[in-house]
Amino acid sequence: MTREPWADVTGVVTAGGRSSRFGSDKALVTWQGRTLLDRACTPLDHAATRLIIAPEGRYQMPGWRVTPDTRPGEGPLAALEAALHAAPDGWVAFTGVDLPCLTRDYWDTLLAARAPGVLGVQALDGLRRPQPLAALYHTSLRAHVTDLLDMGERRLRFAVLAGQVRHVPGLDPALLRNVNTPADLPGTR
Ligand SMILES: Nc1nc2c(ncn2[C@@H]2O[C@H](COP(=O)(O)OP(=O)(O)OP(=O)(O)O)[C@@H](O)[C@H]2O)c(=O)[nH]1
Repeated sequence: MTREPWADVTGVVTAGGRSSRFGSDKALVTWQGRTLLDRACTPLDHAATRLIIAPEGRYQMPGWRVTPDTRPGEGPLAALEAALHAAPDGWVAFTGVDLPCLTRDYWDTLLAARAPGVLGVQALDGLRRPQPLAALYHTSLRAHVTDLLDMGERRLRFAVLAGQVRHVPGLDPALLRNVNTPADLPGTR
């Protein structure tokens, strides 16, 4: 089946972390034949703009532009700020290299949940907790996210106000496998 590209969507994979719990650069670990970076990027390949937030020169991915952090080492909320500023006006589909099981259908489901007045769309995991690291954010959140960071906030879950976020239940929790340590990737050497 041929599916339309996402015209107003920027795909973003943030990959600038320290991988201290994993012990080596997670993005470059191969799992089931593909690196985690490739596994995070591929489901977003149909986005009109594609950005990896990481130090310049650290990674190369055809069709993707590496954009540096505006606040290096400050975590995923700061990476989202860099992404919102680098993206054209519209929606940012934001994820990290440590979510290697997302699919194009996952992103299509979130994109279908956009609605007027909604600035963020997040899936609910198996315990019905919102997953902010595999979520949609509208670029009109730029000033809000910058204000949060300037006030010292670093938690990604506060990137969008409660009244402006839509939660999507019913997605397969296996899609949201989160890799922090080698034990989270059975079969990896
Ligand atoms: N661009 C950017 N990405 C980050 C930063 N910190 C974490 N990330 C990314 O955000 C996602 C979640 O990261 P974490 O697991 O919380 O942190 P980590 O640094 O990768 O790993 P630990 O050192 O084990 O905490 C991963 O995709 C990281 O690459 C940062 O400062 N800048």
